[in-house]
Amino acid sequence: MSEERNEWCFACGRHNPIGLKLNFREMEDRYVSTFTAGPEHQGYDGIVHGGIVSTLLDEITARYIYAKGYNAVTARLEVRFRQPTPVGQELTVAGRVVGQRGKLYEMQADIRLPDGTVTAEGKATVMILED
Ligand SMILES: CC(C)(COP(=O)(O)OP(=O)(O)OC[C@H]1O[C@@H](n2cnc3c(N)ncnc32)[C@H](O)[C@@H]1OP(=O)(O)O)[C@@H](O)C(=O)NCCC(=O)NCCS
Ligand SMILES: CCCCCCCCCCCC(=O)O
Repeated sequence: MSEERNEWCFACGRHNPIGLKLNFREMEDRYVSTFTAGPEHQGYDGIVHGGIVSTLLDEITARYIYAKGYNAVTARLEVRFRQPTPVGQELTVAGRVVGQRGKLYEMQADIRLPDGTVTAEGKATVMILED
């Protein structure tokens, strides 16, 4: 799948001027990205907006399957907001495959602070589309 496509992706596209411009790496069985939110990403003062938290979890899971060479979309996403996710600290976002049934991948993801505290967890179902 061409890396030139989808460059306006809000989470990872290079061309989106208001996007998060995430980068990714695979570490053993996990797909990982880091992101430091700014005030433009907050809801309440100092707290990352829940929609952005959800975006991070959504992206790390769906894009992992995309990175494996599939055309895939998020079919379901459940977010557990464990505690407020702060602006201005480096967040580590990680996702992994926990199950597969046919074209459905069950994924788990979390967001951690530098000290390892988990602020949010996601459970996603990612579906591979037919070409
Ligand atoms: C996800 C999507 C492709 C599923 O389409 P669909 O028409 O329901 O899928 P299919 O008809 O191919 O269904 C395939 C199977 O997967 C199942 N399925 C679909 N979504 C599911 C989910 N979230 N969890 C579990 N199973 C699911 C269906 O029940 C079906 O099983 P069955 O035929 O045995 O009952 C479609 O709903 C979609 O495009 N949604 C939008 C995706 C999106 O925009 N995501 C955000 C951007 S990536
Ligand atoms: C430059 C390559 C861009 C690839 C984009 C893959 C996007 C997959 C994740 C989409 C998640 C979503 O839209 O909810």
